[in-house]
Amino acid sequence: MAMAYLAWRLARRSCPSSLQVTSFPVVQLHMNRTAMRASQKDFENSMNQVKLLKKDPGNEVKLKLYALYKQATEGPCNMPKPGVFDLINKAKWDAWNALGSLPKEAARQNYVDLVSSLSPSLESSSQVEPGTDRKSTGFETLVVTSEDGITKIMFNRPKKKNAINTEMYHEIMRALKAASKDDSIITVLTGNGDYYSSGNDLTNFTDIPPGGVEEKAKNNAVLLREFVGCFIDFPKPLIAVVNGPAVGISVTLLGLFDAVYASDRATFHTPFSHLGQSPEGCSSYTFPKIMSPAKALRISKEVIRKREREKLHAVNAEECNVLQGRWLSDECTNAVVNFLSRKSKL
Ligand SMILES: CCCC/C=C/CC(=O)SCCNC(=O)CCNC(=O)[C@H](O)C(C)(C)COP(=O)(O)OP(=O)(O)OC[C@H]1O[C@@H](n2cnc3c(N)ncnc32)[C@H](O)[C@@H]1OP(=O)(O)O
Repeated sequence: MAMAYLAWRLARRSCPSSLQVTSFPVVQLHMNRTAMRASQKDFENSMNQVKLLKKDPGNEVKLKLYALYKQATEGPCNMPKPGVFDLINKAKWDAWNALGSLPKEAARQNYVDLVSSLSPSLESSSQVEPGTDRKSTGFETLVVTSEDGITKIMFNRPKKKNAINTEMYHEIMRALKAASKDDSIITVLTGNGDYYSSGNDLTNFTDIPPGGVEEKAKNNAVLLREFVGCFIDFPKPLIAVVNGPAVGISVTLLGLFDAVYASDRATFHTPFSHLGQSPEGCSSYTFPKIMSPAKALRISKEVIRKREREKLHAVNAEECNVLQGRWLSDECTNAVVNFLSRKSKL
C-alpha cells in the first residue's frame, strides 16, 4: 500500500483500497513467572490503595471492583444466584457473573488498572488548574502531559520503535480513561523518537501461560477487544500526530480517530500478508467506509459515534474472534519466529 497515499487518504478520511489478510503467531517459549509474580504484587498494592481513596467512587465502580476481585481470586462466578429481593447480593452476583470466563490474569490486571484510574495521585492531578503543564508520572511506557486543554499521550519505548507490549496496552487504556475525565478538551497520541509505533510487540506472544498457546491467544483476544473498545468509546476528539513510521495496530486504529496528522516522515504499513493477520482495530469496518470529514467537536462526534458504537463493538468482537484462531496458525508462528530470530543469523 503506497504509504504517502494512505497518509493523505487517512488524513482526508477517504478510504484506501483493500486490506490484506494475514494472521498472528503464538510462539511456544518459556513462561515468564517473574512477570506473573509482579502482577500479583501490583494486585495486592491495588487492594491497599482502594482503602486510601479520598472519595467514594460510587456503587457502579465498587461493584466492578468487587467483581474483578472475585474473578481474579476465585475465577468465574461460583455463587448460587440470590433471590430478586436480596438486592445487594443480587447486584454483586450480577456484576461478578457478567465477567463470564475472563481469565484470572486479565481480571487481576483490570482490577489494577481500575484502581490506578481512581488512585489519589490521579485524582489530585485531575484537580490541576487548566493551563498548567503537568507531566503525569505512574507510567512506564508513556509520557502523559496536559496543558492548555490538550492531554498528550506519547508512546515512550523509542528503543523498541514504540512497539506496544502488554504493559503498554494497559497503560494506554489507563491514560485514555484518565484523559476522558480530566479537564482537557482534546487528546493527542504521538510517538517519541523516530517511529510513531511499530505496532504490536511481537514478543507479546512469547510468555505462554500454563494453559498453553490456546489460553495465550484467548487472553490476547480479550486484551485486544478491551483495548480497541477504549478507542471506540473515547468521548473527546482524539487526534493522532503520526511523527514517523506506523505499523500494524497503530495504523488500523487510526480509523477510530477524529483526525490524523502525518509528518513528512510518516509511513503507514500493515504487514498483514507478511505476518499472516486478519484485520484488527475495527479497520475491516472503518477503512472501507472512511469518507466523512474529520469531526473536531465533541458533540458532533457523539452524534456520529453513538449511531455506530454498537456496530463498532460488534466488529471489534468479530475481529478478535477471528484473530484468536489465526494466531494459532503455522504461517503466523513461522513469521514471528523469523522476526524474533533474524538478528541471530547476522
Ligand atoms: C495483543 C494484541 C495484538 C494486536 C495485533 C496487532 C497487529 C500488529 O500490530 S502486526 C504488526 C507488528 N509489527 C511488526 O511486524 C513490525 C516488526 N518490526 C520491524 O519490522 C522492524 O523492527 C521495523 C521495520 C519496525 C524497524 O526496523 P529497524 O529500523 O531495522 O529497527 P530494528 O528492527 O532494529 O528495531 C529496533 C529494536 O526494536 C525492536 N522492535 C521493533 N519493532 C518491534 C515489534 N513490533 N515487536 C518487538 N520488537 C520490535 C527490534 O527487535 C529491535 O530490538 P533490539 O534487537 O533489541 O534492538
